[in-house]
Amino acid sequence: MPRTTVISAPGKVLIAGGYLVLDPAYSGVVVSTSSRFYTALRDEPSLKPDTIRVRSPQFIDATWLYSAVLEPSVLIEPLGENSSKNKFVHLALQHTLSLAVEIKGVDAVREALSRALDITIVGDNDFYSQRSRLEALGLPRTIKSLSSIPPFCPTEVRLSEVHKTGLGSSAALITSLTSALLVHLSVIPEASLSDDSGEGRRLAHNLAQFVHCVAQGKVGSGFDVSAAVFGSHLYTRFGPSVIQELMSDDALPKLLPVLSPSNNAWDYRVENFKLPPYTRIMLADVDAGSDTPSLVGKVLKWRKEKSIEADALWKHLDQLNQSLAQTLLHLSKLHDQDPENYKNAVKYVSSLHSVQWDANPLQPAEELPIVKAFSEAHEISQEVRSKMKQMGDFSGVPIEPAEQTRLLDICISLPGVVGGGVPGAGGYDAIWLLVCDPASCKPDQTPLQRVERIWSTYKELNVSPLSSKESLAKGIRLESVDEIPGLASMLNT
Ligand SMILES: Nc1ncnc2c1ncn2[C@@H]1O[C@H](COP(=O)(O)OP(=O)(O)O)[C@@H](O)[C@H]1O
Ligand SMILES: C[C@@](O)(CCOP(=O)(O)OP(=O)(O)O)CC(=O)O
Repeated sequence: MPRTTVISAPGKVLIAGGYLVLDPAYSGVVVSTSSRFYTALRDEPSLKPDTIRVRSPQFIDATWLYSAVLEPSVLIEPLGENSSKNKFVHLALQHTLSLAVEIKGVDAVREALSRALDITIVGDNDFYSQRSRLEALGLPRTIKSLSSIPPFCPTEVRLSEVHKTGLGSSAALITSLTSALLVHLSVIPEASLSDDSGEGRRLAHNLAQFVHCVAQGKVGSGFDVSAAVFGSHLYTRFGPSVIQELMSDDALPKLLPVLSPSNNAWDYRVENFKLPPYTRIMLADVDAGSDTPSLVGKVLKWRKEKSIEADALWKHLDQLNQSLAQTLLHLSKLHDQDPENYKNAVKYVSSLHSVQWDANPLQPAEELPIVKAFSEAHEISQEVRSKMKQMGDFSGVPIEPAEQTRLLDICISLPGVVGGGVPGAGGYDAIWLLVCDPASCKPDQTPLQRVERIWSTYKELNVSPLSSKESLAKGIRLESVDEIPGLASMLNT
């Protein structure tokens, strides 16, 4: 049996810090999702040597063959028989193999390619909207219904036609593909991935950021790639100048001096963050859609024109975003200090509306700080929403449009819902909620089920849940084929 290397990378939700995170003075709170992209790589002796075959079996017309020439310089070229193009995949191969030759030498990479490479890419169903499939199956729009859809379900469309849900498919795809190549070609040892912030992971990060920027033709904040590599965290962006010399179309200089983890010009910061125990993020895809780049363009134009107003708003929002992150982290601490009382407090909070949480004169003293922290998290997240809405009103951009406000207000007023908002750039396409997820609860009375009841019957917008939770695994992960349900069969389709 040929060796198969599988690396997965999670999707993302920016719960606070949209727009601010584009500026290195501010940071964003990014949660990584249990939904992942998987890249499986194995030798394929039946193909011509120096050939790379990449397949995305969830899509129509999604097999791409490439020839690899390593000297005098690395050149990966799509073969004439390909019936579609994939710029993201092509650039990932080109730059990862170039970096591999710089680090391992041309002979080692030639040897690896002599048996040809077969690469399969699949993404969890959450990355693509399952609304029409649920409709076709006659199933209600609930998380339980989603679990009846087979893993890595074929989308029955071409990649260019698929309805994405906003979890950052291109960032997770690029990260899993480039990291799988680095591991398969022994550029980074498998074991280096067990270190959350070691050199191997940092090299994988720098490469994935660079490839993603070239593929997108622009340097964004990079929070999506960073979440794919490092998992949930507080992200402060890298200065774009670090990769500027690699972004031009001219002959590329060497990659390693720029992408090396010891290059101090990579000034991004990754600080610890995770959601509190016994809470769960809930995500929904809203069937309307917004174009992130056009929202970003308008907001940044307004910020430039009205810099005094904007600076005040950015500073205020940043304080709120940081307080939200710290309050949620504080809840984790309270849990670790006193797990029993924490569990009881979550149970209590789960049954009541947020306005009632800290109004109970009979609350046991040990639970008070926990309930108080939940109340604070609720209040701060509501203030974040209101400031983001203001940003939209000032800049003439629908960051939290009225339709989303109505939906969020209803969800957030349900018992046991801590808070929520529009993720990332906002707009019409998605919402996130943080709900309590108590250890035990009467059937039908969990905050999750309450929210699902609203979503599945909501009329003004068509709201379809995602099944994602937070991934506590720190970003890219080495997988074994047999442990991922459905993966083995995708490798052989
Ligand atoms: N399953 C997949 N297989 C191969 N390429 C993919 C897959 N999913 C996404 N891509 C690549 O990512 C591109 C989408 O990028 P983009 O529109 O920026 O997505 P996103 O908003 O999800 O980041 C596609 O054109 C394709 O090149
Ligand atoms: C505005 C932003 O700060 C956040 C955008 O976050 P989204 O999660 O909305 O992004 P897309 O996946 O590209 O739609 C832009 C950025 O940081 O790049």
